[in-house]
Amino acid sequence: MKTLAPKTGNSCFGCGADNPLGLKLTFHGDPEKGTAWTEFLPPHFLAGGANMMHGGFIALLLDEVSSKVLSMQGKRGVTRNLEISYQKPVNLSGPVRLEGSLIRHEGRKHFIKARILNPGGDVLAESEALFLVFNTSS
Ligand SMILES: CCCCCCCC/C=C\CCCCCCCC(=O)SCCNC(=O)CCNC(=O)[C@H](O)C(C)(C)COP(=O)(O)OP(=O)(O)OC[C@H]1O[C@@H](n2cnc3c(N)ncnc32)[C@H](O)[C@@H]1OP(=O)(O)O
Repeated sequence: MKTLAPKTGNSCFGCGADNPLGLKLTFHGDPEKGTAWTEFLPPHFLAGGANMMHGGFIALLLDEVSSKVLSMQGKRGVTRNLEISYQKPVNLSGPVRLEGSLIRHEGRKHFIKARILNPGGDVLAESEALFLVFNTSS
């Protein structure tokens, strides 16, 4: 088990310590299994309408936890594709759980799935992403 906490000098909206508007998320995960997760209470400025999270922010959260699957393994890469399935509204009045896991990789191409769950374990949104990693030789 590994934990990645927000760092000074990082202005990432999702996980940096130095973005005044950012979420400052701390992630946990298992580098060997290729997993990452976090839980947090979404702030209301992520709203779309009717106390539901904006779909663009849902994409951001799925992208973020997917990228952390790689960070846990010491890999650096960027999103090439992100396909999202919005299944149920992400309600802003309770905590959410983000989970990501590596499906497989072929050299620099890393395929990662992610999801957002409510405290009852319902899957609210799911994604499958392709990340291109810069610092891998295998
Ligand atoms: C947010 C700032 C990030 C800054 C990063 C600085 C470095 C720091 C590193 C780590 C920090 C982590 C930060 C994470 C933050 C969360 C993650 C994000 O939000 S990242 C931002 C959004 N993403 C982009 O802005 C990428 C924009 N795209 C690109 O720059 C290029 O497309 C790039 C470098 C990713 C690849 O470019 P090509 O020219 O090398 O390759 P091509 O033609 O795009 O294709 C790559 C491979 O993917 C396959 N491919 C494409 N679509 C596919 C699909 N649907 N299924 C399977 N394969 C597919 C293709 O066939 C190709 O394969 P074949 O190499 O030929 O074997």
